[in-house]
Amino acid sequence: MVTSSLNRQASASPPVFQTINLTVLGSGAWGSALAQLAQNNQHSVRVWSRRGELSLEEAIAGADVILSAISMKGVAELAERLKELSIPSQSIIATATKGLDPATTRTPSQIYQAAFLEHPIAVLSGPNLSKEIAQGLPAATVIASTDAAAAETLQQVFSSDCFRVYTSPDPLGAELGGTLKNVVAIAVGVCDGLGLGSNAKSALMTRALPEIIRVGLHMGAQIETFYGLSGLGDMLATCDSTLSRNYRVGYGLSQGKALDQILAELGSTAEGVNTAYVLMDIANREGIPVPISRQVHRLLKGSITPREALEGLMERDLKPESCDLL
Ligand SMILES: NC(=O)C1=CN([C@@H]2O[C@H](COP(=O)(O)OP(=O)(O)OC[C@H]3O[C@@H](n4cnc5c(N)ncnc54)[C@H](O)[C@@H]3O)[C@@H](O)[C@H]2O)C=CC1
Ligand SMILES: O=C(CO)COP(=O)(O)O
Repeated sequence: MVTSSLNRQASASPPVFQTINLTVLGSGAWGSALAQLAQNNQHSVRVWSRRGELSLEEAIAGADVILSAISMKGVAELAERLKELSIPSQSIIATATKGLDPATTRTPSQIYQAAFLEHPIAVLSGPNLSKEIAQGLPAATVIASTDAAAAETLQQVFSSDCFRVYTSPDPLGAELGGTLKNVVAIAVGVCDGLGLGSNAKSALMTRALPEIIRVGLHMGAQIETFYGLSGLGDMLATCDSTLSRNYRVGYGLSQGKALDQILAELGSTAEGVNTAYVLMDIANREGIPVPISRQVHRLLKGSITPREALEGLMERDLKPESCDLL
């Protein structure tokens, strides 16, 4: 079991890295890519999946780090199941899920923190389209934790010459940046699908950033996190790629396809759909203006067309650009 992040020698010497026992929960696109990165670094990796042969108890036995990379819809239940197992308090619980819990509006790290009060909790989030990472293309990410040693442990688990890992002390900001941009990616998919051009796309993304920051600050995140890899960085990657499932949801809607059909064709997780609903619960409850996400939510509900969503944004009251972030 690791008790400190890096086993450092005297200050002039390079750090000596330990082999970590990592359990990845979830064998979908992201869980598999992350497991491969750690395996490439010679760490000992076990992957659990709900339909796999290993029981959850077997999978986490002896793990220094337990990394949850499942879809949001399973996180609360998985946290409850993990809580029933005796996990040593020095084991790090990490999450790579980008979503919000419909029942509680909590983020995954908030769910895990509530279930594991004594454990270090970390978030992995960044511009990380799994297909590119699985191909070994260069990428960077953020590991965020209020426990700096835990963040450094995960940094050494995943860092390589094609995957650059930064640490951050703001797990909530890192997680919310990655989560809320999925709703923006749906909007940008619509924008591209309607052929509205680069000016419109740039305006949409730029105006979406203060919207995300407003929600993030309200929930207690740090503003600078949203200008980094897990905020602006992830928004740019996701909104600029047809690999993004959320972008493809928006694109499909713009072509007049039904949401159910789009999701069935995707065959994998597009968290932005659920996130749009939960975000509206938060925004309505707390009185936070989120005009772009609101239009995406209306579109997903089927109450407006893609064209009407755009018109709704263009017809808003005129105002100075430097508007309130709080
Ligand atoms: N694929 C990507 O490029 C990235 C994905 N993510 C996030 O990672 C999470 C997982 O995404 P993917 O692996 O791409 O999705 P996926 O659809 O490929 O896999 C989802 C995984 O979650 C598991 N799962 C679903 N419901 C479950 C439940 N109720 N209980 C236990 N396990 C359950 C599935 O069995 C599967 O292993 C999502 O929150 C996504 O936003 C984050 C960064 C990159
Ligand atoms: O979060 C992602 C990239 O960082 C993955 O985006 P999608 O879930 O839209 O495919």
